[in-house]
Amino acid sequence: MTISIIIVAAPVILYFAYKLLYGTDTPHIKNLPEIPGLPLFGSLLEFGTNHAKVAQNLAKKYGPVFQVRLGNRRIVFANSFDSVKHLWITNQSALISRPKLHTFHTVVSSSQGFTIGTSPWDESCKNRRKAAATALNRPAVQSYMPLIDLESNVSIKELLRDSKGGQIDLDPRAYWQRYALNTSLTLNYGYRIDGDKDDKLLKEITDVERGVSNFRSTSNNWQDYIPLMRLWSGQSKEAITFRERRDVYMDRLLKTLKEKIDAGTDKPCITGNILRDPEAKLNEAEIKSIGLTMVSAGLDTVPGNLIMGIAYLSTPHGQTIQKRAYAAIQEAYPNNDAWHACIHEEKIPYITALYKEILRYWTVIPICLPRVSIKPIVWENATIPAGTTFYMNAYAADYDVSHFKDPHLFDPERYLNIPDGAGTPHYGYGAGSRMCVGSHLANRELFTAFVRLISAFEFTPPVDKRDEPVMDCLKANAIPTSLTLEPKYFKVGFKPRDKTVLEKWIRESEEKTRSLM
Ligand code: HEM
Repeated sequence: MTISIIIVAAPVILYFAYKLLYGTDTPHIKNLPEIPGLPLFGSLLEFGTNHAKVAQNLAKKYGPVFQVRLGNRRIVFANSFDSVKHLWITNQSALISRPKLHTFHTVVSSSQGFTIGTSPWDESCKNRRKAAATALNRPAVQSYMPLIDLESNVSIKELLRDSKGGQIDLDPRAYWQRYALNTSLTLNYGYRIDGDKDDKLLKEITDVERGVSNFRSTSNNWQDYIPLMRLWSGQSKEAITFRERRDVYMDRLLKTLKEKIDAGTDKPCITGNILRDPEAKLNEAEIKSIGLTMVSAGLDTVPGNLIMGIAYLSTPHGQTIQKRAYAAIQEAYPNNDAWHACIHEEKIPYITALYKEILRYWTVIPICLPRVSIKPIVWENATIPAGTTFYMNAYAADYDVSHFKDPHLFDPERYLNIPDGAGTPHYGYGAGSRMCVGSHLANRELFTAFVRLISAFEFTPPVDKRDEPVMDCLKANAIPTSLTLEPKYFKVGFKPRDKTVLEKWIRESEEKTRSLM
């Protein structure tokens, strides 16, 4: 009797043990190189906290596209410029969905819903993406430029004040976090934080969004890959705390806007337009999702690029680039009116090239937001089935030697004299059907900030060597497991080029934007 039970039970136990140790959400893909992994963990230990670097190195042995088992999830990694182009752009109608991940989708997002960037593709996602894309298209962004005038002016005024006219080195991070956050808050809720860079709400939102970003990363949440770990994971408790803190300000922003609409005192804004529009097909949950997207999407990314761009310009090599950039501004605007002109137009090719190079060199989302395919995709001899999860190693693609000459060199010149229609300049904004919707807005935020900063100041290396910035895209990240680059502490000198002229520009911008305060 006992022997017969064992004979029957053994294969079942072996089957479940095998499933537990080696099973994956999608089956092995034929004819696609696979990274060998351990039972249960797959390659999680090998990938560690630095997925971008490890995958970049593995691609040298296994080729630009490989499959890897992370816990029980099978992932297809793309690591070169051309492979990303093939999978994300040529096959964009197939690579249009996003995966659901345990920590982010079940724990963090149960109250405010998913952002657009974390939503699987369905009718609701399509409607939200369309609403955001309309609110962020070129003509719409041009109409928001007075806000960018206001916010860049406020930050530069404070840099001038706090550096005591260039005598004290400053940590630039909070000034530019507020720049990005206030732009998003005003656009979406008609509300801005009018405190300085130490404002409590600014600190709360940046702290919480930084924490949440960690729960979205590919390397921080092992319980997303190993379901067993969900039984005792302390991560879930931490995620709940962040969710509760996030609910407080997100609910407050929406409630305040609704009260102002009822009282007739609201300022024009995206959520206000949707709430007032009887034709709008978006429900309360979808409106919340758009709000969350607006608050979080620009907060991690715009400042990361701006801050690390300033850091680079302060280095010895950056001094040469600053001189070239300043000369380009003077050449385009010999009457010294770039400060105001940059609000109306983007006509300084070197500054456009500078921010493109910043977006490439400081690829702030090194492993781009994950995708799921909805149709089969062919890569060389492999047919990758629908339902497969894809990770774009945007860092490796942006540093691909077969596409970029000297990718480790910071060189804006690479983006000068590029013919129209030359294709994607970099993967800082991702690519294809779910590419960043906010790229026009972000480009204008970066262009304006750099024209004004470079017109206003010379950036100098910090006096104390311990305050020097780290100049490597991955090593500069204070939280390596975060989804986005979180710049490490550093300081820079902000020496006004001409204090009298700068103060005049600041006064003029204050005058123009007074009604927005
Ligand atoms: C320099 C600043 C920014 C960078 C580097 C950036 C980068 C990215 C990246 C890499 C993606 C994923 C794209 C993909 O899967 O291919 C993304 C998605 C997205 N971004 Fe941005 N972003 C920036 C600013 C913004 C801003 C300011 C907004 C809006 C206010 C925004 C809104 C979005 C949205 C809505 C998505 C999701 C698109 C979708 O899933 O369909 N982004 N962004």
